[in-house]
Amino acid sequence: MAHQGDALRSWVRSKTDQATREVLNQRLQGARVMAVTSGKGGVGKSSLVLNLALAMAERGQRTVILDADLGLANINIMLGYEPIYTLWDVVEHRVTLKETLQNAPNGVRIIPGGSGITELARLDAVEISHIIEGFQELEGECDWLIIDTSAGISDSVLAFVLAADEALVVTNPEPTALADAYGLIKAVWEQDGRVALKLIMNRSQSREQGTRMGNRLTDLAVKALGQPVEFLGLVAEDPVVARSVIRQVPFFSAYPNSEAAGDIGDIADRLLHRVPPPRRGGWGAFVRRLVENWPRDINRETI
Ligand SMILES: Nc1ncnc2c1ncn2[C@@H]1O[C@H](COP(=O)(O)OP(=O)(O)OP(=O)(O)O)[C@@H](O)[C@H]1O
Repeated sequence: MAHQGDALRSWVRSKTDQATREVLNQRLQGARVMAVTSGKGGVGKSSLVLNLALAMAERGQRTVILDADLGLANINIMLGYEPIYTLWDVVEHRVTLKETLQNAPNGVRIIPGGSGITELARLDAVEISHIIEGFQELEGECDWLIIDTSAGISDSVLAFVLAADEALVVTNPEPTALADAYGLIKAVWEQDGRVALKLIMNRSQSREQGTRMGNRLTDLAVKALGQPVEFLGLVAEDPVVARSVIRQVPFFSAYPNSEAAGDIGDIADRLLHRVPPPRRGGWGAFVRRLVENWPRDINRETI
C-alpha cells in the first residue's frame, strides 16, 4: 500500500513538473499574439475565444482578450457586464490601458476595444505611440493576447490576422461557413503566405463529421494554395453553449464536465504543446503592424 502511495506521489510530482516546465517554457519565449477570426458570422468565434482563454488560464497561462469584434462586441454580453472604459479612453488619456481591463473567471482579463479600434486610421503618431506603450507595459505580465476580431474578409479583419503572430480560423460544418473559411484562408495567403493559420471546427454533429470536414478543408488549403493550415481540433455541438450564453457564465466554468468544455481543454493543450510560431517583435510591434495595415477609409458599413 505504502508502495502504491509513493508511486502516486511521484507520478503527481512528475506531472506537476511537466506542467510547470511547459508554463515556464512558454513564458521564456515571450507573450504570444493570436487573432481568432471566421469567414462567416455566427459560427461561434466569440464563444470560442472566451472559453479558450479560460482554459489557457486554467493551464497557468496569463491571458488577455482584446475584444475587437467591431460589428457586435459580444464578450462583455457573454459575461454580463458593461465595459466602463474602452481603448478609446486610452487614446484620450482618460485612463491607462491597464485601467480598461475587465475581469473574467480564472484571472482572464479583457480589453474592450470599442471605438479605439474603429478610429485607428485617424490616430496621429503621438496617440499611436501612447497605445503601443500601453500594450508593451501589459505584455510584461502576460503570456497570451487573444483577439476576437470581426467575421468576414474585410480589410480590418485581414489587418488583425496579418499583424498577429498566428491566427485561428473558426468555422462550422455548413457549406457556406466552410466556403467562407476557405475564402478567408485564401485572402490571408494572397497577402502573406507566412502567417501561421490553424483551423477549429465548431458545432460538429459527430467527432467523425468534424474531423472529416476539418481535414478536408486543410487538405484543400495545401493542395490549392500551398498554404499549410493545421487542423487544431473540433468543438462538439452542445446545448450547454447556448445555456451558458443565457446565464451569462462561460460554459468552461459553468459546465466543466460538458463535451464542449472537454474539447476546448483539448484545443488549449494542443496550442501549448505545439512548437509556437516565431514571435514577431512583441505586442508593441503587433500594434504598429496593425496601424500600418489598417484600412484608411474604414466606416461602420465596411467593417
Ligand atoms: N459548440 C456549440 N454548440 C452549440 N451552440 C453553439 C456552439 N458554439 C456556438 N454556439 C451558439 O452559436 C451562437 C453564436 O455564437 P457566437 O456569438 O460565439 O458567434 P460568433 O461567430 O462570435 O458571431 P459573430 O462573429 O457574428 O459575432 C451562440 O448563440 C451560441 O450559443
